[in-house]
Amino acid sequence: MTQARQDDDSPAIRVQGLTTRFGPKVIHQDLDFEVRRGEVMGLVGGSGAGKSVLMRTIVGLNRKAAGRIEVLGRDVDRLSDGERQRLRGRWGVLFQDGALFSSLTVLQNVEVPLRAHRQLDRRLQRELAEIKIALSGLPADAAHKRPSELSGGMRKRAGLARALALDPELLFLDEPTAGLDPIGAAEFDRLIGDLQRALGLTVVMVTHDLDSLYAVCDRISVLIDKRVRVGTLEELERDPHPWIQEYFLGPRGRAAAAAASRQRQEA
Ligand SMILES: Nc1ncnc2c1ncn2[C@@H]1O[C@H](COP(=O)(O)OP(=O)(O)OP(=O)(O)O)[C@@H](O)[C@H]1O
Repeated sequence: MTQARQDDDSPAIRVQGLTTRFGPKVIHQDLDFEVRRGEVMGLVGGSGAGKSVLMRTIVGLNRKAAGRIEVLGRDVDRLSDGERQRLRGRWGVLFQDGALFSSLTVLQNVEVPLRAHRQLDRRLQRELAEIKIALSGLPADAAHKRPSELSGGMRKRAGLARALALDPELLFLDEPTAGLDPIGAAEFDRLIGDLQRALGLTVVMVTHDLDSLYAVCDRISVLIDKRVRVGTLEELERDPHPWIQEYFLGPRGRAAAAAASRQRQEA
């Protein structure tokens, strides 16, 4: 089987037997996690369950104690420096706070990954950055503002533009709607859904936002007891684990399900 074919057939992410810890504190224990190509996978769990750490471990920002991680068909432990750099160019990450450089304008922030991974002349680099800024739903004049001059929602969009800079196949979003008002959050969910379909992205989305889960996720992984339970919303609603029952079938879960059903009927 050729490398290209292996790439095509493999899941976007395959994590097997993952253990992570900080000192004596074990965060994940023998955890398996798989994301199919082209799906939107929600990642939920109680506060401190290890959602962000899982995402950061997959993208190589956190060291694992044991286990195997494959991203886009490549075992991340078996890459040369050059291959690792190329693989990193195939995913984009939107961190919780946007993680923008405060001293740079939005345009300059979006140009950072282009400068690091592509050798383009300045004009093309700028044009590509402008396209990503427009794609993220920001007005053109936002390009020349610094992050501190933007609203929270606009900063998220700027972070998204930067995550999309290299035309990634895989997009990681860490609590993309946290801190947004409900209307802003719903708009952001729609944007993620539209981009996912238009660009054929695979998306992994850490979230506490039940509305987002109902609006955009194909499947959901729940981090419980240091491992993952995965399923569609319907499948998880049948899982008897008390945390899952409370989360999906408690008052907020039922309200989100009702809102999603109303939206489907209106569409
Ligand atoms: N760099 C670190 N050093 C030590 N402990 C850490 C570090 N990063 C995370 N942790 C711990 O790992 C655990 C999981 O953290 P993580 O941020 O993944 O939780 P989470 O599920 O994303 O929570 P939340 O929903 O509150 O953001 C927490 O107990 C946290 O304190």
